[in-house]
Amino acid sequence: MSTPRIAFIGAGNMAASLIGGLRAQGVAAANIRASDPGAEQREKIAAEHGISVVQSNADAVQGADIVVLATKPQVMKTVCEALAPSLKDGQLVVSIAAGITCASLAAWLGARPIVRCMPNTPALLRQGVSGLYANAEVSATQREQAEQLLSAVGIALWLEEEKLIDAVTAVSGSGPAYFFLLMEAMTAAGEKLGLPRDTAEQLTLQTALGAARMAVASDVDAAELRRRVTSPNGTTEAAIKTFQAGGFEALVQQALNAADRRSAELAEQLGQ
Ligand SMILES: NC(=O)C1=CN([C@@H]2O[C@H](COP(=O)(O)OP(=O)(O)OC[C@H]3O[C@@H](n4cnc5c(N)ncnc54)[C@H](O)[C@@H]3O)[C@@H](O)[C@H]2O)C=CC1
Ligand SMILES: O=C(O)[C@@H]1CCC=N1
Repeated sequence: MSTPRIAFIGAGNMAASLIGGLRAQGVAAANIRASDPGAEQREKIAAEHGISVVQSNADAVQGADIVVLATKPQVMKTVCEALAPSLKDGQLVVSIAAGITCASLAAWLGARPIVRCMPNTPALLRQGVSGLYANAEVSATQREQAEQLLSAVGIALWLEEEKLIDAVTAVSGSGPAYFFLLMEAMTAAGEKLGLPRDTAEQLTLQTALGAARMAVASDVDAAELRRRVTSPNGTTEAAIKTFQAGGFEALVQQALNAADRRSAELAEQLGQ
């Protein structure tokens, strides 16, 4: 497959992660373009990645095979309606906006190939994971191109139903923040137990990294790995019983339900 030319509309954090991933994979700077209204942001992204970053969204999409919509959901309708006349038939639109459906995008841009996806911020380190959904207009080649784009920054997983993007948002889109919250809480608790803050933080972060690496590398599931740490009547059991007495699993389910609902609500509020 020849290298597609990619235009990013909005050159913020997620776009920068994707652009960084593509460049690290050897995609030529000439094949990537971006647009952003912020002059400072334009200069920063252009300098960091050696690509052209322009002010006009319409200019950015000229000649692109893939147009990545990477602005905040709240401005997506305005951005799309202004961009629609500049898009050509056959250009693939990839949206990374939370809570913006393919139907809304098609209403604003006209019926066209659209891939809706939900990446996450570890994309910055090319350790991301994304859920992808393609509408009926997307060709097999475009599906492959979208998958290659998201695979540049991590793992890309296809979904059969668009509705499941809300669940992906709840699990992995927002997910890094849940782990950061646990890291904050463990560091603070370690400090209260008498450890210097730096030490508590290093112990927490390296434990999170080690546990994640073990879970990914292991041929047994997380429940079994947990059991292997948990000696009968030992310290881990004391902690895990305390988590469970506080309703840990139910709380996690409630939290993810809230994120899933919020993603669906955004779609209703910001939709066509
Ligand atoms: N931050 C996250 O963890 C995740 C974010 N997303 C989605 O990615 C999208 C972008 O999020 P971030 O990169 O975090 O936001 P950001 O605020 O860093 O980037 C958005 C960029 O769009 C630019 N922009 C504003 N109006 C514009 C316009 N009219 N035309 C072109 N560009 C315009 C802004 O100047 C900014 O640089 C959002 O839709 C969000 O839902 C998806 C997955 C995870
Ligand atoms: O919090 C949000 O709405 C976005 C989507 C997933 C991560 N950040």
